[in-house]
Amino acid sequence: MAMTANPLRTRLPHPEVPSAPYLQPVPEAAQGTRGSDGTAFARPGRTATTAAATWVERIADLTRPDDVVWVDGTDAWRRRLVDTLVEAGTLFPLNPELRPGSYLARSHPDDVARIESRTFICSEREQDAGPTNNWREPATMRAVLRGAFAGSMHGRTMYVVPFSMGPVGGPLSRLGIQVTDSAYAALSMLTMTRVGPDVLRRVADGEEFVPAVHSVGMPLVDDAGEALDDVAWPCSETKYVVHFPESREIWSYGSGYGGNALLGKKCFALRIASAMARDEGWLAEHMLLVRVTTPEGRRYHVAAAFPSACGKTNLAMLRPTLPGWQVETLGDDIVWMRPDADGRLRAINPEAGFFGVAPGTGESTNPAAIATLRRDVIFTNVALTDDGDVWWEGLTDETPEHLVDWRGEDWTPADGAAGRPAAHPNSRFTVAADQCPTIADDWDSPEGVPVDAIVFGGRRATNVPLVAQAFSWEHGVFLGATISSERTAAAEGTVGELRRDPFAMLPFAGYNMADHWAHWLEVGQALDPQTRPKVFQVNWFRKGDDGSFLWPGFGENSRVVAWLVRQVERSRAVRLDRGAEPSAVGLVPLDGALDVDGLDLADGALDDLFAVDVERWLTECDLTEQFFDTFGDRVPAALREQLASLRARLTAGPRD
Ligand SMILES: Nc1nc2c(ncn2[C@@H]2O[C@H](COP(=O)(O)OP(=O)(O)OP(=O)(O)O)[C@@H](O)[C@H]2O)c(=O)[nH]1
Ligand SMILES: O=C([O-])CC(=O)C(=O)O
Ligand SMILES: [Mn+2]
Repeated sequence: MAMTANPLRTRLPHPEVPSAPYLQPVPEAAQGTRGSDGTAFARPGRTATTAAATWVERIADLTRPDDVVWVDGTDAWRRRLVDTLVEAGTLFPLNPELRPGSYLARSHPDDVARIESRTFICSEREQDAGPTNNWREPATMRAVLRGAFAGSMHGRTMYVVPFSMGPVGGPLSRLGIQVTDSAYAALSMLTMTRVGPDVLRRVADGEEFVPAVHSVGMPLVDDAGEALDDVAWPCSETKYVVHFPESREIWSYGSGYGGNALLGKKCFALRIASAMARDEGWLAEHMLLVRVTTPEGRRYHVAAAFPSACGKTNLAMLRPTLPGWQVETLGDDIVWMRPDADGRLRAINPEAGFFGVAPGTGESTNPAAIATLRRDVIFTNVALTDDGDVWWEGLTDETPEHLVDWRGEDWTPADGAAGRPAAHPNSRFTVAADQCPTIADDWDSPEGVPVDAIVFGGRRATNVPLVAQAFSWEHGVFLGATISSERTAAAEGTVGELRRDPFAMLPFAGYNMADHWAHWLEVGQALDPQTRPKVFQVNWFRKGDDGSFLWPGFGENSRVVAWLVRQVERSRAVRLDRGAEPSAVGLVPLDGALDVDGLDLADGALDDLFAVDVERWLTECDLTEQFFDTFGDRVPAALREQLASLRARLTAGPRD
């Protein structure tokens, strides 16, 4: 198999990494054992071998690493992983005066995004995975995995990372253990999830956990027992990202990147958690979570689902341009929500960090993200400046004269003009959530926050209005089920192609998507109608005839957020004025209800943003019907009824 070595070319003098304080011993409870010698992980004073230890031993016997070490998330461990990665050439230390505590990684050029075509849901029955997932028969897949993972860690260290999704011990939180032969994945997990002695203690005490096995699939010993050279970014041409939703297991092979490798994120917190949530009456969603405070000081919580690279991080860190409004960040990618005893939907962000898209993130678009990234960041696949800092398209208005691009090659603006971006379009930053200046003080409260509004969005150049409110919960579920969006660089595939992405969960549902819709309808029933979240649809990406965006987006999205929060207030009689009128596709702002004061919109842009082209919408309805038909009779009747009502409204002609 051809592997392109990807050494980070050192083009500038850079400081030595400070010497390692990690040389202090790791806590006894976290000390490692060798995989194959039969020694179990046991805490002092205990003789019982825990389920976790037994499982780790079993994986070690299969994958045959040289060492097995338990990572407890302390600073000493972070340091040790960083040093290992710097020495291996995976991490390049950035200039500490410009970007303290920060590093650049360059992945293998073919390992840059989630690989949906190699992502599998292995439920017992094919129809439980549904037509939108790649299904494989579990026993067959297990045999394939056994072959792939056999000896896959030979010559490497296996890191065992016990983690919590959600605050440790919280009522909505869950534990997992990722074993991985990638120090980069282990280090990233320390930022993206909660890893610490408290988690270690819980799994050692026998608390339930989701087992997640990860290998880059590049052993350092060949079949003849000869040692092989390592590369800066090990991975394999063959890749598998596999989920067994019924036994709640994850097996990921061959990739070191993002959602393929940080298994707490898409694999656990969405695919496995969505299956748990279906069984237990809650929701695991691809959503951001914010608190909005009105000028009067009233607080509301908004959860919003947009497909990958469609603006969640940006909206999560929104700096309102509307005076008096405040937005605080609670989460930027994943939300777990559950009806509480009062019939309110309570939400937590199960993650502890942001794995955000770099390109397009700049002082003018997302100042809170820029402030978050000042120190202690791992950047992957962005460009390197001559003074040892990072750069990507959209970071600054001016383009540096010279860079080293994400592949490690010289780059000048002429290369950019020739269509070779300096940063990969899916280049990302990994950073702790509490570094964000707009993070809410109570962002990691275990009980979570009550959700008042749910928003669905996509990237649509045409048709979909800037904002519309659902007529009912059922209509809201219909809006979620019918999201389509232009493809982005967050996964393999052709950027710009329109595809269905129901609930922004197309690549993330661990079970039949139509059952997911039915589940949403059911959860709605469990909520108090008085406080049940109002549902909205937004589209920041509608374009005019000249191909430019009609809506300025970013901070100006606060105007849309303000309108939808006012709609929530109206539904609860906090306000008694009218703010909306019906259109065929939903309730839209009454003239003047959407505050566009001081906004420099092109002539007619506001009308264009809300225009409903009946012919195109009827075509869209036909496509929705075809889409629904792929799920056969599992589509809830309520959604078929919503489709019929939409057609009826469209053909009834304009209303006044
Ligand atoms: N035109 C326009 N672009 C936006 C807006 N919000 C975000 N974007 C761009 O969309 C891209 C991705 O945005 P993110 O906020 O990182 O996307 P995300 O939904 O968090 O993505 P994942 O992390 O992949 O799930 C960036 O290049 C942004 O600059 C907006 O309001 N208008
Ligand atoms: O999972 C990833 O690699 C990044 C992400 O948030 C997405 O693709 O939605
Ligand atoms: Mn995402």
